[in-house]
Amino acid sequence: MRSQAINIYEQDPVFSPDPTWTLAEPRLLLVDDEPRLLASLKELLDGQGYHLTTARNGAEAVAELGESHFDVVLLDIGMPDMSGHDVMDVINARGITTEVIVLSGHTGIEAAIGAINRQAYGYLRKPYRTDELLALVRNALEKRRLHIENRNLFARLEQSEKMYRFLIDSSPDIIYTLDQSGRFTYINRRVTELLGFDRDALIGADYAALVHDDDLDRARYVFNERRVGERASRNVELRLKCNEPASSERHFETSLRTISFNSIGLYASDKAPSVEYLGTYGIARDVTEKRRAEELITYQAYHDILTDLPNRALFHDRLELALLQARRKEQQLALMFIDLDRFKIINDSLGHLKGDELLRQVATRLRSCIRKGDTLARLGGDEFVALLPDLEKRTDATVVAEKFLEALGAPFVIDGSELHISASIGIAVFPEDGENDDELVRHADMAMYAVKSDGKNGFGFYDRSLLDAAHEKVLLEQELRRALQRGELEMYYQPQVDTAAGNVVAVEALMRWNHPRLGLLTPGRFLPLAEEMGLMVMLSDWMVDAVCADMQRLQRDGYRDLRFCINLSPTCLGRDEFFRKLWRTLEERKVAAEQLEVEITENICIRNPDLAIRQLNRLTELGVRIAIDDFGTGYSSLAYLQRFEVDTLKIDQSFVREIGQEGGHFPVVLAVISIARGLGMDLVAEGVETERQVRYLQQAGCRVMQGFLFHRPMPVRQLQSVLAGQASARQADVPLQEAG
Ligand SMILES: Nc1nc2c(ncn2[C@@H]2O[C@@H]3COP(=O)(O)O[C@H]4[C@@H](O)[C@H](n5cnc6c(=O)[nH]c(N)nc65)O[C@@H]4COP(=O)(O)O[C@H]3[C@H]2O)c(=O)[nH]1
Repeated sequence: MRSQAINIYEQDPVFSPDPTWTLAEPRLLLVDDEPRLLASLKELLDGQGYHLTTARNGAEAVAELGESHFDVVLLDIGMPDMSGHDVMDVINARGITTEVIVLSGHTGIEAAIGAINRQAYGYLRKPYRTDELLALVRNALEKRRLHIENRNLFARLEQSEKMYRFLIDSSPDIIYTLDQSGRFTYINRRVTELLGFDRDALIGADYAALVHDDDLDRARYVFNERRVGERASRNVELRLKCNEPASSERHFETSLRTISFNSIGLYASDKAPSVEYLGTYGIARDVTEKRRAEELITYQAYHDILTDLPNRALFHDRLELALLQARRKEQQLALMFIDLDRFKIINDSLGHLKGDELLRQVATRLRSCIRKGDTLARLGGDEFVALLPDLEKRTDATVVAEKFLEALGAPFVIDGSELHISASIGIAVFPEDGENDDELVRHADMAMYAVKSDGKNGFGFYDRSLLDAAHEKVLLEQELRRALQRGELEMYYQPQVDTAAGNVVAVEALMRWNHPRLGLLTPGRFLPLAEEMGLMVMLSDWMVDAVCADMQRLQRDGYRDLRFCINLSPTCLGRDEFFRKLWRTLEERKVAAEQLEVEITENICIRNPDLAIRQLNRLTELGVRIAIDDFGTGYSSLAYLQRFEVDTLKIDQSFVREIGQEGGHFPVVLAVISIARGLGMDLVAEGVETERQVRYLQQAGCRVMQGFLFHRPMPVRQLQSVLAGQASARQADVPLQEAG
């Protein structure tokens, strides 16, 4: 503000106060061509507190007046070079502000008239009385003081008027006055910058010309404001129209601006406002950007930025509202949890940018399946949730779920390549499946998980049995943490039989949990839980200890060629610590690495193929064999098989199970067998349960089999007796005894 004021002073000299306009030490110029008279005049005035300068003739006087400022000039009239009148003419012509007292030796009236005509302050005829002269000088100085004060006052007034004008015109706000009928009587320049209207054209125009039609009602109070003080309008927001040029490329929304108004009534007298109402005075501030920013912040607080769908906060808001209505109207509503199947794997393998693109496309498709009053939200990750109020019957939700699945069923094109995904949908219906927000969400989530563990790609409703399962899960989690300490885990072994030779060539190590309450549990019941809880590393370490101990035991029994196959969790594959543990234990137990085969599933290569391949190669270098389990069921391509050494392919039990009727043709089995042969790998058929399967596999060229037809997984002691029985049978040359 200060620098602005300085600018004003610089622009306009009227603003700069005259530094000489003070009368602290009045300056007097004494002019007389008679040296004696000049000296006595000086003597007379000395000691009066004046600053005295002398001039001996008219020319000297003019020169002094040109150089310095004088408050009073005591001027002799009759001077030879330039008369006193001439000097006064110069003073007047140059606009020099000073008071002149003429001292004249002339007795004629002309000299006096000449002096008066030239605006002399006083006229003294020589010889004069001292007191007369001093009084005249004092009076002249008093006049001078009044003159200065007057000018200063005037300058200050002009300055403040100009200052107000400046402040008003450069104000960031629109400032205006209206007459009693709402017509503009004044409006500052800001209106042109902000709204594009010419301010002169607005003078006399009705305020309604500026206001958006929908806001006219509220505008009436603001623009016809008669109140003053606290009760007057404050911060009333109105939308004003912009006068945009036709060529403007701005779109419609920007042709309105949100303006916040403060206005008060304008009265002739401040003291009695109700006496004479003149109109309204107002200040209006542009809050468009502020409003937009607020709207954006609010939008972002309630929406998912990636998909533009409502987020968790807004969803819960809507759910609560919908529940209120449903209760009041006694209606049903459905809550659906939609979770993409294997999204994590897809996201990891595609990269996050493409993963995001997939989520956007999923959101668009899901949105196209719902009605106007429904809400689709994204809770995070690949979790979407749909709220269907006004549900007539439970099965209406089925229709929407089917639509969702169908919409997601069509391939997605991401970066030019096609991608297939599926989803699992869980549904909970109010009031049957949950009374409140929290319960419904939890139950829809449970229903979704049930679909997932049931093989994914489908939908299911919540029912009470899921709750029991969930309780069971929580209990199981607690028990699993204690299972290791309590020694409840045990390794079982399932023999792999060379059907041509009739002997056990390998055993697969399979984990079991001797659960104190539930009996013997297979890995399907607890390993996924262990993965989820981050216990897999601990379990795998325990498994390595247990298997190596059993290997040592059987080695001591003489079974040095028996191969042990262990399953390797993908969690362990990336951990160097796991491998160190494996080598250490093999060494401690003095069992050969060649006796160990690690079974991996194809999916192990999906998340980080390079790391997986590096680790698998490390295993091979140490002599450990590698088998691929469930070959043909996963994601991997044959290309991976060539990047690390695979010793064995296992034909998945799902393919073996297919081998049913006699004379049938099972191309997948044949394909796996021919791949193994082509790549020089060993083959093991898994899950063999019937003689028919044995015959088909044998004919196709697969000799080694594993399955209930031969042996079920068994504890090590039982394995020892099976092996012992086999040895004695061989000695007795009897065929292999089949186990149930
Ligand atoms: N229906 C039928 N099933 C048969 C037949 N023959 C064998 N099986 C079962 O098929 C599974 C074969 O193991 P897998 O494919 O490696 O599949 C295993 C393996 O992936 C995993 N697993 C087991 N033990 C461990 C372990 O110690 N560590 C890790 N990481 N995973 C393990 O758990 C999976 C399931 O193991 P299990 O329940 O023991 O189930 C075993 C076995 O009991 C048959 O003729 N018919």
